[in-house]
Amino acid sequence: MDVIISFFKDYVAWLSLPKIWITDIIEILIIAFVIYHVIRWVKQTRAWMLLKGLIVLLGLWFVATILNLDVIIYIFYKSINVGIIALIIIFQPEFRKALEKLGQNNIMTPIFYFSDSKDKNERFSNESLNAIVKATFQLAKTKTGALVVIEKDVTLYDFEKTGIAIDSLVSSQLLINIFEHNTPLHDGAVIIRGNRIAAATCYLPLSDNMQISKDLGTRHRAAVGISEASDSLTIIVSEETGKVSIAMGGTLIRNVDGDYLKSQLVAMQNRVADVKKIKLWKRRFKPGKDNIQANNQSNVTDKQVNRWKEDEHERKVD
Ligand SMILES: Nc1ncnc2c1ncn2[C@@H]1O[C@H](COP(=O)(O)OP(=O)(O)OP(=O)(O)O)[C@@H](O)[C@H]1O
Repeated sequence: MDVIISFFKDYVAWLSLPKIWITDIIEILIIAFVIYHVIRWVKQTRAWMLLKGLIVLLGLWFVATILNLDVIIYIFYKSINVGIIALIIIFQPEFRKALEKLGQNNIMTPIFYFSDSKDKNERFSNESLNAIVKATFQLAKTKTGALVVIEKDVTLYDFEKTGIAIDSLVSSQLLINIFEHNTPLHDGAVIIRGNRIAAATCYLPLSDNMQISKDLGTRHRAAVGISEASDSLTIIVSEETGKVSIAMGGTLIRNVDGDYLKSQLVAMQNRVADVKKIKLWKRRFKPGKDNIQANNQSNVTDKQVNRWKEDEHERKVD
């Protein structure tokens, strides 16, 4: 009898759940969060293909182990170290992007908020904002291709270095002139920092996002590329169609109108006083389906980018 009781005691003890502390829950949440983001990252990059390849290799290794194929197993073990180093080298750009994104994340901002980040007041004046919008639509009217990157918190100095320094106040005339065909500065991108055009003819990184429409060329791909590498907002004027698009947070919104562009720039301007104005304007302005997301924002945040993504999905342009 004692044996049976002790068996059941042991059995029940084995079945009972261990005590769960608050730290365990926190740990589970952190691990779940990390796994979720790793899976998302893997799906958005070339790593997805690689993962499929790895699963096939793992299957082969499994079969080799069951069938005791010693030579194959030996080769597998010998290749693991080389394989890991090769993966790090091949996926260096993706790792870099992922770490940069982590650094840009809003969660980190209060922790690593150094004083070298820009003044949190107005990013650029209303004059600059109007000049940018005016130039964009003038260029669009004449189907003049243009690429304008507006810097936010992440410095674009590395990309600025690839171009020709301008360092001049933003004006619509200057922007139009820069992108004029057959002029020395028209190729590549303009970078705007605050109220100044920092540089022209800048080379931007091309996005390897496979979801970008095939009928878009390198200008649009470069815009998405810089928006993946930074928190900037990029305006693209298509030479082919004269349509205006914007890229931010890895998302491309095509065929935007002046009101939409203006509202995005106002949100990016970071003016405390303007937040109230936007709200008032929002009440008066009857937004079309395409503008709804933009006008609900008082600042460009991850939330906004997510809404853009929904917006893009709605448009089904790509
Ligand atoms: N990596 C880059 N960085 C900056 N500018 C670039 C880059 N790649 C291309 N461009 C600009 O885009 C121009 C080529 O545009 P392309 O026709 O390939 O693009 P697109 O997206 O089809 O745009 P469009 O609708 O204007 O034709 C180049 O002349 C150059 O000015």
